[in-house]
Amino acid sequence: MSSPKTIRWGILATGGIAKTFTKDLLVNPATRGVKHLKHTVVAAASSSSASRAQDFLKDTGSPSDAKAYGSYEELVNDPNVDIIYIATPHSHHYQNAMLALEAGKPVLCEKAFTVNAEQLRKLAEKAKEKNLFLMEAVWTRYFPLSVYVREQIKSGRIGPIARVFADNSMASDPEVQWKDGTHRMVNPELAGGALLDLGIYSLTWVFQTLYHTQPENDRKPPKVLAAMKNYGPTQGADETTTIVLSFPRSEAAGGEAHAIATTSIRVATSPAGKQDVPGIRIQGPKGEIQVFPPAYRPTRTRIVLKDGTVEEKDWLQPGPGAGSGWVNGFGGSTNVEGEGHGMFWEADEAADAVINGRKEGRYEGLDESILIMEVMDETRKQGGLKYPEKIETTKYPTQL
Ligand SMILES: NC(=O)C1=CN([C@@H]2O[C@H](COP(=O)(O)OP(=O)(O)OC[C@H]3O[C@@H](n4cnc5c(N)ncnc54)[C@H](OP(=O)(O)O)[C@@H]3O)[C@@H](O)[C@H]2O)C=CC1
Ligand SMILES: O=C1OC[C@@H](O)[C@H](O)[C@H]1O
Repeated sequence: MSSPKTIRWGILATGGIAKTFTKDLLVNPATRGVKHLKHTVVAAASSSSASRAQDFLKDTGSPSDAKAYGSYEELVNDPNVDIIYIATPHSHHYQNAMLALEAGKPVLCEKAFTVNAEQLRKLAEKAKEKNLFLMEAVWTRYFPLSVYVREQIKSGRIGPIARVFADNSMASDPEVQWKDGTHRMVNPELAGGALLDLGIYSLTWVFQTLYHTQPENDRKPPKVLAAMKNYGPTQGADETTTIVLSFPRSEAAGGEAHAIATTSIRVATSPAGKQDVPGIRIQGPKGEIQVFPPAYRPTRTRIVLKDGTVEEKDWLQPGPGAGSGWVNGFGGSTNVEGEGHGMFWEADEAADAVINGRKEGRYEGLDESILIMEVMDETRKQGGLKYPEKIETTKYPTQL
């Protein structure tokens, strides 16, 4: 076998998830059986200062010769960078991704991809024009657990899906935790709220089970009915959102199927952090598949069939990775000692695409990401939630 190809990453932004991702990136891929590629970090950029980027590189254990930049422009123009990972708040993804694509760099961009579908269409057009890879970092889709769930569905284990319940909710105490309203979870200027931050995972579970498992020609957009409750203090971010989706399917494929995708920052999928309530339930005539919380980083599945079969599986992330614990300020789970966090699967997918010349992720292409953004647009329309024009705009560049 030929020696592994190394992909050189540039990390755009130095906040919570950038740290978790970068530490995972530096876990040896061989520990998860990936032999044909390696990752390295050659540069990181902070919009506030080069010294912040330098501290980030040190904290994440990045190579000592990695460059620290005090602006995103310098990063995207570094000729040694093969791909950019974007980890700014959602409000900034459109501007940052466009900056990277314009500079000729492939992009892996954190969820939610953009603020609205129109912004994403523009990014997809730019990526196509420049022949560049572009993918939303919905890491959960790339977990072996998700691959397994999709395979169970496609094999007909539970029969054609009739209904999916998908909840990704985390009880916070927003008036206390984010008292001044500036935190990205509740701040309208940063496209805050449950839907774009957490609801994207509820929709991910709906789409990856009910939509992505269909043959490509048979995938049809759902009808959407939504309810949205605003978060009182900032009045421009949603607190709890519920979406009813109805997917048209041919009679041969099982006929119309329903889904409920719900999300909240006020109440939790599983109370008292016990993670014992299956937040995701995928139901067919022969039984159901359950996935336990958190929906974004699940580690347990259960299949319950009508014939009495019950199959439980644990899906611990491979390691090492001890010490790459969850550093995000909201919610959170801690890695089991020795585990990685699980962000390396999406990084492997992106690196593999760059090596092999693919332009999109295999488990969620751009058309599907756009469709999910359209569902979120429609949900916000029905819920009356609009963000400030400067972050909804497709005008590039716009100073944020
Ligand atoms: N996949 C996952 O599991 C997770 C994904 N995320 C996603 O990652 C993104 C970032 O989240 P997270 O890391 O928690 O956020 P943080 O607030 O911790 O970090 C965001 C970083 O973005 C940069 N930034 C640039 N402009 C701004 C601005 N106006 N306000 C705030 N930050 C700014 C800053 O980095 P700098 O100073 O270096 O420029 C900052 O550190 C979000 O889109 C979120 O949805 C978040 C958590 C988990
Ligand atoms: O993507 C995410 O998953 C984990 C949550 O803690 C976080 O708020 C969210 O951005």
